[in-house]
Amino acid sequence: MSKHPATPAAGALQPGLVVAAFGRHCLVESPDGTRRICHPRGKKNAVVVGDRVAWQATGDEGSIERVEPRRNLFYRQDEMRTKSFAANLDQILVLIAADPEFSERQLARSLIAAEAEGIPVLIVLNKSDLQPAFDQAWERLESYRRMGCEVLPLRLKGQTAAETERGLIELEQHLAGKTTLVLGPSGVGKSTLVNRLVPHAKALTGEISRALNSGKHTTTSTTWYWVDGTRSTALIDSPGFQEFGLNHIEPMQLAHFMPDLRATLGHCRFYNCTHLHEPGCAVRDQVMGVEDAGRASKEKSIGDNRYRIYGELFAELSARRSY
Ligand SMILES: Nc1nc2c(ncn2[C@@H]2O[C@H](COP(=O)(O)OP(=O)(O)OP(=O)(O)O)[C@@H](O)[C@H]2O)c(=O)[nH]1
Ligand SMILES: [Zn+2]
Repeated sequence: MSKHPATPAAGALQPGLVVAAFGRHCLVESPDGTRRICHPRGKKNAVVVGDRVAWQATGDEGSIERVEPRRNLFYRQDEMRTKSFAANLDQILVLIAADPEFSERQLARSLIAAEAEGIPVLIVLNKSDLQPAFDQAWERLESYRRMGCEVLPLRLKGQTAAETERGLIELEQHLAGKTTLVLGPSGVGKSTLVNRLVPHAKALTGEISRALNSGKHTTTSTTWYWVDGTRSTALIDSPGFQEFGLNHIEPMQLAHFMPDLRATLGHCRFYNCTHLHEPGCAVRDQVMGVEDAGRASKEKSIGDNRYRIYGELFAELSARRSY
């Protein structure tokens, strides 16, 4: 945040990028890097981090006059409300770890939400120093690698600095030039990662929450960080991975957003097959038995873990629609 933001002529619309949002305030960055607090004008100009906007100066602050069309909007939706994480993303990094043990259900949910918006996902498994937990977790991700998901190992702590650096260099190559939303459950090393990639992240977060909340200390919400000096690589840190509601997804659409199931679609006997019980179902034909789980099988392409998650989610999404 510059102390002397350029003051454009009143009335002129300026382009900007939303780098933090808190209630009705947000922080907008101009192309020259200066930042100022802005307020959306009217309900339709509500913004999320990553939005490109046109704003107008009103004294030291600004008013958002227009939100540019979004390439995508990543959000979750439960019974009570819709929560938008961020807009205009190139990819989502889901950070999990050998410990605490990750919930595959939660992982699958975030992947489905990303797929529904057409946003690629990168899974990063941290704490490779913790054995045998790491190998077991890696094994549990077999279905995800098989369906084409990129999974990277990482070690942010431990004795071997060389290993940490190798992991980080590979990760940085995947982040370069892109805008990446980082999601992850508590305790996986998310703050450690953000602080490694953005050395001043902590100070910056404090500065932003003070600016947006008139000096009061708040838990920060979603925040945009530049990783490099040329401002081409960005990380968006967002809390709220726990309850990942998918109410916005139709049960009959679910299989389309699970790449391993999607690969077999179009071959079921019934065009409106739910893949739960119908005869001649091409999806069910591809489900591995429990005894095949974790092993690549030539004949079958869908892990029984994935099919179980599909069934549970289908039931959950159908129940919500029946009342
Ligand atoms: N063994 C091991 N511990 C790690 C590694 N990376 C991070 N940790 C530890 O894991 C714990 C959690 O790390 P944080 O960065 O605070 O995790 P977080 O995901 O931000 O968690 P919250 O603050 O709860 O959201 C800390 O004690 C870290 O030191 C790793 O590669 N190996
Ligand atoms: Zn079917």
